[in-house]
Amino acid sequence: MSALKVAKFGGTSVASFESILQCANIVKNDKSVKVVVVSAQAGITEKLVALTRSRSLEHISLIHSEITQFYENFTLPMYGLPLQQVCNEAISIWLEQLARKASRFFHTRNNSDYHTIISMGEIISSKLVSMIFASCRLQNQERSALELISVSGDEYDDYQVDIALCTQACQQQLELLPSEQLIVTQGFIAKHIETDELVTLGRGGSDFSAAIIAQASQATELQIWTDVEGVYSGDPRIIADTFAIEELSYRATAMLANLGAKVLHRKSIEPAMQGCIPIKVASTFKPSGKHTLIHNINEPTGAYSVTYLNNVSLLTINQSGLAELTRIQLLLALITQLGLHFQVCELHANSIVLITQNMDEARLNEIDQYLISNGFEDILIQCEQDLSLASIVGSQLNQASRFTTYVTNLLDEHPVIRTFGLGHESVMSFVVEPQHLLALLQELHLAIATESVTQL
Ligand SMILES: Nc1ncnc2c1ncn2[C@@H]1O[C@H](COP(=O)(O)OP(=O)(O)O)[C@@H](O)[C@H]1O
Ligand SMILES: N[C@@H](CC(=O)OP(=O)(O)O)C(=O)O
Repeated sequence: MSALKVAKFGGTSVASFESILQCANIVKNDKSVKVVVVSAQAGITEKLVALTRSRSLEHISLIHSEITQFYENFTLPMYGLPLQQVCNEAISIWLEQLARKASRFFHTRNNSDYHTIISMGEIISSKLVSMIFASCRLQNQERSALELISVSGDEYDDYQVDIALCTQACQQQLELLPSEQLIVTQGFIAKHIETDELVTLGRGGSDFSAAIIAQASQATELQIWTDVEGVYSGDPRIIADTFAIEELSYRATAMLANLGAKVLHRKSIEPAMQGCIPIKVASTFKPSGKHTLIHNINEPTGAYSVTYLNNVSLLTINQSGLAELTRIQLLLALITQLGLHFQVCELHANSIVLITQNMDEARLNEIDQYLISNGFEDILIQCEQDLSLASIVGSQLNQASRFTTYVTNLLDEHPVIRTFGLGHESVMSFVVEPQHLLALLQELHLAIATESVTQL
């Protein structure tokens, strides 16, 4: 089988003309890259979301001017090149469309317009990347993600990828592609099979798009090009002395992503794992520096990385009689039906304790009513909100007794509200008030980085 690689460039990698030239160099140096998936320019999706939340037309116009300013600065370094004019033309058509769509959405609040607006960053980004690549003699064809990725289901968290349709579409496009060319497409965007409308795959969802396309194209590698040299032992923005991890298993990476490591979208691991496609995470700005390779490996024993999540809720669902297996199974099935995504779950004789995000009074009420109407009349739900969750992810942590003792002692020094999984094989999690998170993360990371502690 000949090599076929899918390369995804994140928001920071496509943020400026200069950085897109770096992306072009990376692709030029690897002839097996046949599909390039791009995110919106860093910060743009945030502004588009803000547009949809605006309460006045004046505010919409203010945000629109900020976006206009961003793209004026974007094309400035192209001064003197014919490329500047074509890019400016594309940008000005796009800005007009954006203004029209934003003002229509202000009046209609239509859900489909919402998705169209927040996806517009990827629309202009893929155009600009395609044009800049072409100016570097990197022959390419821009393709709409709507032609490549199809999903079904209700909410973005529940969207089911129709991999058979995606496979048909991707392989057809690749068969038609002249050998010296490549495809440039948007991340974050998919077509809904039932409505034929554009939907978005959740914040950070371009990684997921790239993984779907890699699986559908039977790629030999998925490359995630970002602003760090791989998956690190902790978030390098807030923790000192973090380091890139050379190799990770799919399983450990999925846990890391689910528990907050922002470098990869939590849903992006499964398509790659199903297709046995290695994922390379590397820096656009240091392409021959370090990187992380995620593939099928025997996991080394030890702690790999610390992660964190903010705005989590600690949910305790009390009900007598949960000791019966069938009752627990039913309750868990109902929770799944509700689409309640949780990061941590602990079962007790009369309660289930969960860590979840995006909880508010309305959602809590909905859960309460649903469980009551499905046979759990005397249920009692307690919810503590606005908390933070720090976690350690590794393998066979339960055998690393020195490490577990070290962490247990360390916890005495920190006001931890609740601990999950001390002595667990691969994850330990700690709930704290947000103001205590950073100090705890620093110390947990120190434990990971200190060899004498991590030895068995
Ligand atoms: N464990 C981790 N390893 C590497 N980066 C991490 C980790 N946790 C959080 N990050 C953050 O993730 C960022 C990369 O993700 P993101 O901002 O979504 O990039 P992109 O714009 O390329 O998609 C890094 O700049 C880093 O600050
Ligand atoms: N632009 C989208 C999708 C995305 O994946 O972005 P990034 O690759 O920059 O995280 C977002 O900001 O959510």
